Amino acid sequence: MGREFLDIFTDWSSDYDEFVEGKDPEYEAVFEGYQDILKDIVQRSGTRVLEFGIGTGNLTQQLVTAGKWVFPIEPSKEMRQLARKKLPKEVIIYDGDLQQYPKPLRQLDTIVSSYVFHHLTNEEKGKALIDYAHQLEIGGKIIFADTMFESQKIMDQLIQQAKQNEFYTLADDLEREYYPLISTLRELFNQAGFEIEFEQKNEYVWIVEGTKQV
Ligand SMILES: C[S@@+](CC[C@H](N)C(=O)[O-])C[C@H]1O[C@@H](n2cnc3c(N)ncnc32)[C@H](O)[C@@H]1O
Repeated sequence: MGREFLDIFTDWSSDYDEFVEGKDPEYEAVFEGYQDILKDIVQRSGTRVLEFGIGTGNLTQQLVTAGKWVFPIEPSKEMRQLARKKLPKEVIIYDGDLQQYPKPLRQLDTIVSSYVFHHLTNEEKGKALIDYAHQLEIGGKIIFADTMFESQKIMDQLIQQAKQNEFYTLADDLEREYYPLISTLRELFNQAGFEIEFEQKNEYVWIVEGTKQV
């Protein structure tokens, strides 16, 4: 599991960058403040960063420009091809995913992703976080931006709102993929040995920052 939504991104890859700029009304609120969200991740990151699900490479590009060493991972060939055009040639983009990925070439201090972690079920998220804890030293960070919800009630209201607006693609997406509650993420990060903070970035997206404790 974990790669079951990949075909969506193969189809989406060629106009993905238009979506993040808010060209599709269905996803405008989800991508509101997208560039600032990426900038925030960069500012919170250390200097040796693994990034999961780089897509067309927008966050990777910002991390590299900020002078960080980046180990970028992306399972979609089409996305990797688009990201390739944005990144310096010495940056190798690896085929891999949140659960299976090549061994990083350096000791990491940060693991990041944007709009990716919801591809795992909650059970898979818990196992992945335990794996990530093994990749980091004490004080190392996980910084994920993604759609998540403060309560089931808020999630249900947003799905209802999407249907009322006839945003059926968004409503299907919210019902189909594994968008977590904040309380669930808190528990999973704590179980994996991370202390965490959340910051809301728009109606859908929050940044979760976990710091490895033990
Ligand atoms: C919504 S896009 C986000 C792309 C980029 N991170 C951004 O912020 O623009 C989701 C990305 O996750 C990738 N993806 C899908 N399933 C994945 C998995 N199991 N592990 C890692 N990446 C995955 C997709 O191919 C796609 O590039």
